[in-house]
Amino acid sequence: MFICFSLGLGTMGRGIAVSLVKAGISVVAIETDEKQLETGRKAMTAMLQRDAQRRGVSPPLHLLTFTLSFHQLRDVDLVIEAVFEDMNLKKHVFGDLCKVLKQDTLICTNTSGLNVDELAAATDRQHLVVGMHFFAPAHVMKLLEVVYGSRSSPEAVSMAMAVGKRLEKVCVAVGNCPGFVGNRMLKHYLDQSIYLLEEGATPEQVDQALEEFGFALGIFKVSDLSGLDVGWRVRKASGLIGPDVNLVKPSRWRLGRRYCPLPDMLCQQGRFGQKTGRGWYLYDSPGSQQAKSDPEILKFLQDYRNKYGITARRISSQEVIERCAFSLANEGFRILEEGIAACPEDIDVIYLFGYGWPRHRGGPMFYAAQVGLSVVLEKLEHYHCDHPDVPSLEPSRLLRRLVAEGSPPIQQWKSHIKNLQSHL
Ligand SMILES: CCCCCCCC(=O)CC(=O)SCCNC(=O)CCNC(=O)[C@H](O)C(C)(C)COP(=O)(O)OP(=O)(O)OC[C@H]1O[C@@H](n2cnc3c(N)ncnc32)[C@H](O)[C@@H]1OP(=O)(O)O
Ligand SMILES: NC(=O)C1=CN([C@@H]2O[C@H](COP(=O)(O)OP(=O)(O)OC[C@H]3O[C@@H](n4cnc5c(N)ncnc54)[C@H](O)[C@@H]3O)[C@@H](O)[C@H]2O)C=CC1
Repeated sequence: MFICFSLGLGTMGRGIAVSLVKAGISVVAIETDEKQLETGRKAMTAMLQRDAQRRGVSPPLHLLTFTLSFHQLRDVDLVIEAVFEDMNLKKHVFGDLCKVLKQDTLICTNTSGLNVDELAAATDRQHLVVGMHFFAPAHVMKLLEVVYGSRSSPEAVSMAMAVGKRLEKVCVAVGNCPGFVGNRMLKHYLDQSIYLLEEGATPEQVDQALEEFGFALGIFKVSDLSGLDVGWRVRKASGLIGPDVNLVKPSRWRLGRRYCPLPDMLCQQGRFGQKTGRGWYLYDSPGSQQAKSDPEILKFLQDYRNKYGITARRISSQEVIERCAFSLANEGFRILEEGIAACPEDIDVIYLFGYGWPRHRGGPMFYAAQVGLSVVLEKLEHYHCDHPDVPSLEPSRLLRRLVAEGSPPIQQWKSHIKNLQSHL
């Protein structure tokens, strides 16, 4: 028998548990209090019932157990942790788990970008700690990034890959670094979209350009789906916001580079996205998925620009796509050079199956190759010149080298990397 323990039943935990149950795996689901447990239980039951109805079968609710205590942990083969994105909380939880778990239980974290090695160090079994990074909505998105910590054993990684396969996920092994592959790239894409708002765009305009390009959802809708509070926690922990920064009059530069406080300001208003019924868009009720334009956001953006003396300019769809897609690919080249991803094709798979990247454009690295590496380089140089305080727009070393060496086909990129040290 295979039993999994799912810790935290928020946006991610409930989708992960549903994926496990649908694959015939018994799940013990845990939360912090009765209210959270009940909310998670209702959401998961509804998901399983919808799925069963579509397939004309009965929902496998018997495979689910809900609890507030760790006492059922002894028989568990695998733990998947999906509590808040908070290093101290996760370390604490891992320490507590080790007091009860069997010696050979695999401990997986669904962290979206924290250091898997640091988390592993809080346990008595570093070789059995692996990142299992699911994507929202976790019962729908096909991707699973399996994060290979520096002390994760090959057996533990292959076990996580095998579980992913059983869940019918597309599994990609990635190295451990902040944000791994997908979110490390996403950060730059998200930054560009938010700068575009500062400069004069609206969330609707950016999302429309991205959706016309072929993304399943624009980035602001995705942010609302994932929850704006996730990134807020990370920024607080990394010193970008907090007691040392004046939040009454937020500055547009932090730690020596451009910083846009708009997402923090939304979170301060309790606008966390779908989960609170308000984010970049408005929703009929918390948990609803239908995004509607919110006139308050337009006023919020205009007040912000007035405060900083920014004159809104017209931004073309072409600029939206170039700044978003090329900053994504640019970081992809850095990831390749550092040996965090095995190959450009893996990066493309991550974006196709994890982030709703347009299939017909073949993933960000393939797209960069199609557009032409010299064109991508030229555009990045142009945008970096316009925004010298955004280091991520500076063309990566590998992109420059590939262009200098005649833009070889994507299959040959790796052979142009000097002293490649794989993190896999
Ligand atoms: C971002 C900054 C914050 C960073 C925080 C950490 C983030 C991470 O660590 C990594 C992430 O997860 S980032 C988010 C990645 N996810 C995406 O980019 C989603 C892209 N969207 C899609 O692929 C499709 O729109 C999607 C597949 C969602 C829906 O496609 P369709 O419209 O074809 O789907 P349907 O067939 O109508 O429904 C299938 C199931 O999906 C549910 N759904 C649909 N639209 C949704 C939406 N807008 N929000 C939430 N759920 C949604 C729908 O309810 C249905 O569910 P079930 O009935 O239970 O199967
Ligand atoms: N939201 C997203 O799109 C994604 C989030 N992640 C990661 O997944 C993790 C969870 O994120 P979300 O589900 O978005 O957060 P969330 O805030 O929606 O849910 C977190 C849940 O954990 C529960 N919790 C907190 N402490 C707990 C404890 N000690 N024991 C049991 N439950 C506890 C909370 O009550 C809450 O229900 C984070 O590490 C996040 O970075 C990963 C991929 C995507």
